[in-house]
Amino acid sequence: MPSFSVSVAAGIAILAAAVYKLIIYPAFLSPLSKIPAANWTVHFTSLWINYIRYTNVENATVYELHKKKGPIVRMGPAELSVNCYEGGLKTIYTGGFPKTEFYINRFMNYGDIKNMFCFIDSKTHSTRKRMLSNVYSKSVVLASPTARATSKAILYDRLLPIFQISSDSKNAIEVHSLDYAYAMDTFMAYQFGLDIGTNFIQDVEKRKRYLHLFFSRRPYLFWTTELPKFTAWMHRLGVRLVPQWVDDATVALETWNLDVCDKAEALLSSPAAGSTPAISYPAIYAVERAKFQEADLKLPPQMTAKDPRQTYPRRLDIASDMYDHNAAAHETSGDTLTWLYYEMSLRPALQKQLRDELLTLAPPILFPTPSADFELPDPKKVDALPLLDAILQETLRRWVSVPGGQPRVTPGVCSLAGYDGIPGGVRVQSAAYTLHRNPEVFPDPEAWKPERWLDASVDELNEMKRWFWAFGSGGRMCIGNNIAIHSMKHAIAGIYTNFTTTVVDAEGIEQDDGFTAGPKGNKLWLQFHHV
Ligand code: HEM
Repeated sequence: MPSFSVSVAAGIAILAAAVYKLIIYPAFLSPLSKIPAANWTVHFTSLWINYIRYTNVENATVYELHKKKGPIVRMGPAELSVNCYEGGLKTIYTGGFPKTEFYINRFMNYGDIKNMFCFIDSKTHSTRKRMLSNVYSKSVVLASPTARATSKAILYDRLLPIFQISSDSKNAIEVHSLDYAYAMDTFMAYQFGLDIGTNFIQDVEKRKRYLHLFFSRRPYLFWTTELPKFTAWMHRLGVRLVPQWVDDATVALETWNLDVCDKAEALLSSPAAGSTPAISYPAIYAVERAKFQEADLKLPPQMTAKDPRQTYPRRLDIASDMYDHNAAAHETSGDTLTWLYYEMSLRPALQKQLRDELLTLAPPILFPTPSADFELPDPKKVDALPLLDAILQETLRRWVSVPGGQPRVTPGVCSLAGYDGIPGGVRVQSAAYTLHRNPEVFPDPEAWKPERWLDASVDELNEMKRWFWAFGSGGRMCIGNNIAIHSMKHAIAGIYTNFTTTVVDAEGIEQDDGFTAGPKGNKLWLQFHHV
């Protein structure tokens, strides 16, 4: 039996070690302790940052902190927020720091099927990204017969007639939900072809059901994304932090996406696949399917999936990517379009200026079509219009639809924003919301000013491009930016060639908080007037 004094000594030693590890080292000796802290608690605990995330005020809070404390702020015992280019974006994102579990927790589909967005291992990620980078590249998108044919059909048969009705009837339209529908329809038409893709513009009931299933889960994502182990323990103890209906909604969305993929698979497996017209061709699905077939030929048979759900090769791997992509497409582009129409609707003179530019297209995107054999103008010409480009660019800056932190982890000891010796395993992240509000790069940052992109000197423009982060940067930069820009520019061009818009109700137009975030009010009512 140890004597009383030995037990006391052991107790004191354990207590001293705990005090050193949990208080003295993190607060005074760790290299992270030299970095300005959000508040005194963050040296010891993640409670504060989790509370900020849970209450959905992270972007606004991080922005205020950087204004007060400079380009790097400690947000937790092993977490930093970084807001600079040199020693920040360049080191972390162009330098290829790996993604964190955040992405797996939030973006993995079908239970355990990862996709390009959430792979952490860089080799697996780059192999997958290489499969699709060509079909999403600017040159391929702008030359794609499928993108061109489907854009025309969606603009002329679905979207523009709705605005014509608003103009004729003098009834305002709620455009926000319609913007999600347009973004989804154009993206899925490229992904799966017009016939298999959605028609959410016209099928309002299906659209509402999809958007309800998709967005109603949002308030619960904090638990599964940031505290997945705690959430699972609580579930085992009988406390559901995430209600059953949230899981059911996820399954319903995944099942819907799988059904769409199965249709594309049936089309491409049929003997008539080769004669599918461009407008019906599942351009993205077909590429990933072909790349997997090519890669799988090189694998021994036991390496190919044995999951009973894989009723044809790579069914779930492809579906996980396809689901991730169409989800990414409708939300981000839909939100962007809503804010763009809002800003334009406040500026009749700018609408006129844009219309004059759009009328220089040969042919202009006139509605109704002037002739039966009308074709859309060359997409390269649409893409190159300077004012249209500046208007979209400024919307993506001021109203960035992925405003939240993009977490990465330090791969080893490194320096960030002038601080050395930052150890490996620290969560580091930058956020476009704050980067886009740097007044030295974007003077008067809260103002929506497309002209800043047109009037800037070469040096100013280069600096603005370095800080512009709507699509992220580096190896994990958005793969869908070109198809998104193609889709959005065609909608804007179609509308402002033919209509003027005025705001009827913009209550709640201000941006919500979150990793992705749309207008708080989830609506925008506009009146369209045919010119
Ligand atoms: C306005 C439209 C869009 C915006 C603003 C946007 C924004 C972003 C951002 C900021 C990232 C980096 C996220 C991070 O690392 O945390 C990203 C990545 C990604 N985006 Fe987009 N996106 C848009 C449209 C699309 C579309 C249409 C697709 C469809 C393919 C897409 C697919 C992806 C994928 C797969 C990644 C992950 C890339 C990788 O990990 O290598 N996005 N996007």
